Amino acid sequence: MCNERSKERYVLVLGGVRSPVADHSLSCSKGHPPTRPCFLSTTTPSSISRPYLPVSSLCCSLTALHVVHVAMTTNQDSLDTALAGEPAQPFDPPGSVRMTQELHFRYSDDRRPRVNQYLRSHRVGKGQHGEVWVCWDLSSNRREVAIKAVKRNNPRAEKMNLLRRRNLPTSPHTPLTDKLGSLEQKIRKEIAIMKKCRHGHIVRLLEVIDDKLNDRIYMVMEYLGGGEIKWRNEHNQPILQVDQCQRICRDVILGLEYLHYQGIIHRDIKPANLLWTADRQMVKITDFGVSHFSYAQRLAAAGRGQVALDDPNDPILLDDSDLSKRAGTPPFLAPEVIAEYTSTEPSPIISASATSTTLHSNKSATHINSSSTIKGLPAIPHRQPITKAIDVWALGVTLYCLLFGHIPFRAPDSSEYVLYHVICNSDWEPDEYMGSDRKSTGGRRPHKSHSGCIVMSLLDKFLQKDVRKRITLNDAKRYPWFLGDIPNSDEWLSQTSPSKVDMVMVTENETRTAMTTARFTWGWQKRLTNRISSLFRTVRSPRPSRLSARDDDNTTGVHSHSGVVPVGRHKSATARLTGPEITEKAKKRTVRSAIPRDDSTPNIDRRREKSIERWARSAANGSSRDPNTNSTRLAAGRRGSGTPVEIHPQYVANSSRSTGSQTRPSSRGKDGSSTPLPDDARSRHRFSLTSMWRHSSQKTASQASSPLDSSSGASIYQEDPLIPGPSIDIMARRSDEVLRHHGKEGYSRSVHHNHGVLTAARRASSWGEPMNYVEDVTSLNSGEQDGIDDDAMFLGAGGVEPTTLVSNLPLGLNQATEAINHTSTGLRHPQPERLHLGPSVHICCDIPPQDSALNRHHRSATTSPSPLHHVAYESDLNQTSDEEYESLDSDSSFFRDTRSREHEREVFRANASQMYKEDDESDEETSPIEFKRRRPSVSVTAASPPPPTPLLDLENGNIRVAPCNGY
Ligand SMILES: Nc1ncnc2c1ncn2[C@@H]1O[C@H](COP(=O)(O)OP(=O)(O)OP(=O)(O)O)[C@@H](O)[C@H]1O
Repeated sequence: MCNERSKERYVLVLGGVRSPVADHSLSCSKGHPPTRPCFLSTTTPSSISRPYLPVSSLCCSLTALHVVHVAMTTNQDSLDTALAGEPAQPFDPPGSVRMTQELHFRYSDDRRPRVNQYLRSHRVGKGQHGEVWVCWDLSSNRREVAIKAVKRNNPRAEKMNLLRRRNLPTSPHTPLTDKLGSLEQKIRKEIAIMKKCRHGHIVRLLEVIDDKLNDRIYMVMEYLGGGEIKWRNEHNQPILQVDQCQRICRDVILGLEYLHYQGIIHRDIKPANLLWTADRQMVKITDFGVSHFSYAQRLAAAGRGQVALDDPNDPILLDDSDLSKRAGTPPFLAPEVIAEYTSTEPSPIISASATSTTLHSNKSATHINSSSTIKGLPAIPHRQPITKAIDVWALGVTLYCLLFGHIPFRAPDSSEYVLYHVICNSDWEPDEYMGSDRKSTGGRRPHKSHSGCIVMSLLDKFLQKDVRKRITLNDAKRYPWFLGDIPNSDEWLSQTSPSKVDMVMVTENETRTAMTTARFTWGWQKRLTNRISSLFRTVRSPRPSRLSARDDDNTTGVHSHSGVVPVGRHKSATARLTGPEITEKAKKRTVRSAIPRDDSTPNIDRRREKSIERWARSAANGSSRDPNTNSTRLAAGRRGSGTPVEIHPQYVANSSRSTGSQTRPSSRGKDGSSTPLPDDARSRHRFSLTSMWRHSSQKTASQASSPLDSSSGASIYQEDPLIPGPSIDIMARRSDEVLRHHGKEGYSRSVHHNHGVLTAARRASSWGEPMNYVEDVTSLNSGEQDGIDDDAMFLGAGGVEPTTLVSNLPLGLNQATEAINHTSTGLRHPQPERLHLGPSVHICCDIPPQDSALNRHHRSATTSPSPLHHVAYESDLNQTSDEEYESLDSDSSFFRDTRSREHEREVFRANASQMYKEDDESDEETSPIEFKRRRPSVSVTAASPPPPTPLLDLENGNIRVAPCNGY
């Protein structure tokens, strides 16, 4: 056939089967021999609406029905012959991704829509968030490109996401993109990740057209004419031959290996995200919508010094927390992603191949220990790390699909809950035959001599539930099945090594322009980057046992668990500060960090979001100090697990900032002198706190947990190589989703605030703001140097209901109050009565008379259900009203004796006010609205002192809670 206009000639290849347009049946009526392949990507007549060329443009008088019919009946072998002399040209245009910020939309002469130089042809796909169109690039000889048009904000998609959070998706093949933030966030990430990729098995991103005046973002990609891999027919029978499956799998391994080398975990590997090139010689990976970039992993993969210049200052890529969120397509999710479904008991289990709705009890499961699975599967750890191995698992599921035409783990009635149980607890079973050529599998564990053994054993290695036993891509690539048809396998292995592929260097400028920043300025991006960088530095701290002599560069590097990795990013950050381009602002910041802060300074008040939970936690620490280990044991830290969590004295000292010392560095001495912490000490401590934040209607006060209660997902833990402690996976989660639902003025404003995420989330929870759905809230860690509020670190962003902390405080309020006077930690809390109070609960307690600081600040408070509600305080008789106002506006100021350091305060004010002036000017623009609304909500009254009757029974540890009757 030939194109009437261009006179090009084509071969039609249809469906998942290579099918030549046989000369006698489908050759051009004008006698043109077939020369160039042309593909229709599906086998159904309806798919004819997305042909490679409009059927009407072909000179042959074929109807769509003819094409499909002929294709289905054509012998595929003849196509191989027809295509034999046409080696695929690798698509690798030079240059990096072009970022275009202007969009011109017009119509061509033939009324085709045109976006800039791209003339629209036909639609090839429709995803969850956008459509993909084939377009001709008029500036490049009408080269075909695929343009994905995604709506910046898609209210419908957002709504669906919200719904999906409540009700699990009905289709098992719908990717779980919940909890991944807004749509724009998702696109940003996808673009930033695709910009990094330049590999033969990864779909190439060519240009991003992102005009902020337009509600759509256009991603111009290389066009994969073969479409997505079709792997089964309507009878769930495989339509690919075993050899084809092998080649596809090998291609994906190479692509994935490259991705992992770049620090990218795809997280949604499945046949639909694998696209054929037009000649169907190659498969490429696409759809990075839920992918994850891990800078630490990239460093680990690349090795020291390799990426020192590559400083992906892209905040969107530096957020490691979303790895702990579930993303992907349910049947392809690895067990470690859905670990909570792992059966701990030999309970009724569903077979992996169950097709009926009947659950059957697996009797053989009785001999298996508590953390194991059925059918003799070996015991697997209950909590496994989520790593790049999830892609290997998904590849195993994909290979199974290609071979057998159905998914390996199935649930009756498409129940996602059951499906997850099956994935976690059941073994897979092969069919008797695999591939469309029906080769015998030999069963689940065939004899070595059986031809199916090599495939089954590979599947077995891919689908290992234990991450440690799962095959790595490096080993998989060397598997005999893949090397079998490669003439010079050694050379092939060396040529395809990802280390041979140049690292794509992404300059700061490039990442800055990853997308048009319509809502915030670069200054905020940079700050956010600094914040997240500091989290990184702390979370991914080095293990001294593996440190080499060269690794003592202030230990501020990013390290992964796989070994020592270089510190390129932080080195370069340091270099920026000392280099010629150092700015005045940076200088000021540097100086500022050395200046002790004063809580009473209004600006500092803003930055410090101290709260009662933190104090309570610190107090609890102080009361259980362990002199032997020189660390403070938070006995209730992992309640339920029975494993105490240790907190290093550094953080106890750190916490004392709120009560006694004024210094920011945690090592401040009693005399008030600031002693910088040794750098290695700083980096050794890794904290993460995860709290479940539930709506009060979903959890009563008595059921709800404090941040100390691990049974509800709250945990605090530390990994310190020097202090023996539990090794717990860090589950850092973001609270920005929560803010999205609380920040009435817009998510993007608060999320980019310095402490917006942590602060506002905590505030929101403290206010008892109604929640629409269950959400996770987490603080990340301390970041003393970069200004991360270490109070927030302790508090976990307040991820608890205000009504819960007192009742769940493991040590009880009385013990906590005792801890006030614990001189060894220096913790003092003048207002134990302010421990989280519910909107309708008023707790009063006796103030120890010996503490003058406490007596000066008699007050009680109720937390309101909203920031606009009234918050009442009793007066501090010695304060001026202005001071009261500023002080009361910050919860934190009440942790200290404000009167005893008037002189110091004056000095600090002079320095610090000037220091923060500049910041505040910019803060104005993006401060969370909560601050502005909250001020008028605070009223200072000269109310009568609290009831003289002590309601706190210090001896018995009981707290008497009385209904609030006045405040
Ligand atoms: N570069 C390309 N060349 C050819 N076809 C493509 C290309 N990119 C995408 N498609 C087609 O468009 C479909 C949708 O694309 P894509 O999966 O990227 O969209 P999406 O919105 O991310 O979808 P989802 O998130 O639901 O998976 C794909 O299934 C594929 O068939």
